[in-house]
Amino acid sequence: MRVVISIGGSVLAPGLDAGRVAGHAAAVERLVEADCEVGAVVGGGGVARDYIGAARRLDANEVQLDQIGIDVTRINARLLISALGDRAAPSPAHEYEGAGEALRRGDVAVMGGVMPGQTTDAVAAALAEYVDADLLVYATSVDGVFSADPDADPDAEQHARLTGTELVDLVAPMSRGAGASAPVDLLAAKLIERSKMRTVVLDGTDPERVAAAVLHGDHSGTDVVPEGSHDPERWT
Ligand SMILES: Nc1ncnc2c1ncn2[C@@H]1O[C@H](COP(=O)(O)OP(=O)(O)O)[C@@H](O)[C@H]1O
Ligand SMILES: O=c1ccn([C@@H]2O[C@H](COP(=O)(O)OP(=O)(O)O)[C@@H](O)[C@H]2O)c(=O)[nH]1
Repeated sequence: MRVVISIGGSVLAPGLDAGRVAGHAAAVERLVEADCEVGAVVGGGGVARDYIGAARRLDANEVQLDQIGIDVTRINARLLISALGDRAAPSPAHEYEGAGEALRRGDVAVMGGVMPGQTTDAVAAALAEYVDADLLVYATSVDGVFSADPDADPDAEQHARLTGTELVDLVAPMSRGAGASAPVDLLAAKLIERSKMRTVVLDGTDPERVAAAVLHGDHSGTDVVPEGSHDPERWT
């Protein structure tokens, strides 16, 4: 099985905790040992937002802010690479071909951001499509896609299952300035819709949840399923 995992910066390195990064690397290693080919795309989290906030106060424009965000995602990617050691390609791929080549060599391919105007959510969706992944997993700080921001609205209800088109409709109205927050960005949702990529959005605070979702189809987040898929069971 080939899987792309998007590890949000808020999940990988909320406080630059080496033990937490090691836990995510261990979950990736478990997948490799179970014969999965793994691409991991790492986000910038709070550190990226802090840098973006400071640069915005210094009047940097949105593209410059995005470039700062990309640099932070690549630093976080290097943290995960440090924890993966020989399992991973030695540096974060800056484009999809490099990540694809790493997978072909049998390495874990690790990426951060690639270009302004998007987030690592879109990088993960594009990488998943590029390498013909069987599954795309977003490990984020909330357990799936909700009707509203669950951190702000206690009445927000989780969607157990969405089609790609429903995901696009849900995230389309959300604001997307540099450093903004949404379960996945609009470009990612459009790529998922277009590629019909089987996708899971889940709480990845505990990295074992990611491994359980990939290996056993066992999770409590949101399944994004191809249009016209009527199977009421979760995939396995
Ligand atoms: N409708 C929604 N469903 C789920 N999460 C949402 C929604 N709207 C906003 N969010 C926010 O999106 C955040 C997840 O994205 P983000 O903070 O960028 O995490 P990551 O570091 O994983 O990319 C959550 O903290 C949540 O508050
Ligand atoms: O391909 C990319 C990836 C990231 N970013 C920038 O880097 C920030 C941090 O990336 P991340 O994916 O963590 O975004 P978040 O989920 O925090 O919005 C984003 O907000 C963007 O400003 C970008 O411009 N292009």
